[in-house]
Amino acid sequence: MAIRAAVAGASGYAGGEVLRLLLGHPEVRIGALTANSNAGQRLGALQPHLPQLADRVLEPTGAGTLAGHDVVFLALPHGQSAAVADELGDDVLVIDCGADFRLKDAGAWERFYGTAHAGTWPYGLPELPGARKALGGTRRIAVPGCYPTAVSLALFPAYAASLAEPEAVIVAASGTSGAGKAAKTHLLGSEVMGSMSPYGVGGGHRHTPEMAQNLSAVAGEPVTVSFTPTLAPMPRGILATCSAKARPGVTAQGVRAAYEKAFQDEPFVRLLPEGQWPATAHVNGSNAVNVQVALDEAAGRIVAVSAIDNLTKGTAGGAVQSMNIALGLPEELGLPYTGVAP
Ligand SMILES: NC(=O)C1=CN([C@@H]2O[C@H](COP(=O)(O)OP(=O)(O)OC[C@H]3O[C@@H](n4cnc5c(N)ncnc54)[C@H](OP(=O)(O)O)[C@@H]3O)[C@@H](O)[C@H]2O)C=CC1
Ligand SMILES: CC(=O)N[C@@H](CCC(=O)OP(=O)(O)O)C(=O)O
Repeated sequence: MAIRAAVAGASGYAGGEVLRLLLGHPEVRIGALTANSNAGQRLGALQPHLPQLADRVLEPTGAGTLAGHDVVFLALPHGQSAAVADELGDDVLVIDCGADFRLKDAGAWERFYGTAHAGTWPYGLPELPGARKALGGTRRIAVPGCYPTAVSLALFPAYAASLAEPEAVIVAASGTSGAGKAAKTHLLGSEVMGSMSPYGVGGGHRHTPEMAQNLSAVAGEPVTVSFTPTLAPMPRGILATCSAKARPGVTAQGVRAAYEKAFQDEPFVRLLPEGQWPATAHVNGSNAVNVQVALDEAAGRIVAVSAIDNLTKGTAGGAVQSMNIALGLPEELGLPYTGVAP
């Protein structure tokens, strides 16, 4: 019997990508689609790349509309998910693409998001140690942020093998879709095209505690993270360049071996052949994560680079991959691994 899935926030970028992937999922039938200011509109007016759903009309977001489905994807602004999720029973698998249930530390949540902490759900990054076990059979999933997905996958093997000191420095570039559809002055075409710019500099980005949470759990000790995001003139993609001081005695062969071991059975993470480096264009539209690592012997630092599509593995692909695990389906079902380059 088909799995009935509803999508809240279906007019947005994340909701649109969830729908693109669900349309290719053999076990899923798409149920209610909801929005906020665009309720009452035809989906075709807002997501013209989804012609199969063009005549569907968006309903207002509310538990009444979303109940009665097997799975509900929430692709809503931060702070909007808890009220909806609270109204949905444990018979519904709720998958939150927003941040509300990602952090374990309520104090960190309050510092970075400025509201009361809603709680913590199993974390939808299956590749992290222990994550698949927590996702199996769960009825609630917190999908990671797009930057934490790219960064955690680039660095966790170094911490899992105790190769790196507990301080990481990260500079990551994101495509503009990461900021959502709502118009923002700094995202106007004339501001973004032909230019790159940093934002959230100096430890202010809300994904910093999420990265620290993931890396600290793997390292078994607190890892401090210095994170600088940058905006790149492209619609999709994240390139994360991450480094950490190597522990004494670490060799290039040891680093390579640790990464090969961490990713050998991963269906979506590709440790590139030595000498090849990740590029966002190679993973566009794909749930793949391309990773490369090197030891900078002169500086004594491990340097790892990852590329993802922020909307696919960074949001909707990670959500569907986690859904598959929660429902006991094959993990790769309905998910693209090939990209669309150039
Ligand atoms: N873009 C990305 O790369 C990533 C996004 N996410 C997360 O996914 C979520 C959605 O982001 P994104 O799609 O980019 O954002 P968009 O701005 O593109 O879409 C937001 C969606 O939420 C709806 N919405 C807005 N306000 C409300 C409200 N008060 N109540 C109910 N629905 C509302 C909008 O409806 P309407 O159009 O009718 O206003 C729209 O469907 C966010 O939590 C974001 O953090 C996570 C990882 C990456
Ligand atoms: C380019 C850009 O603006 N990106 C977003 C991150 C998008 C994402 O993953 O975020 P959520 O935590 O909102 O789910 C940002 O930096 O705020």
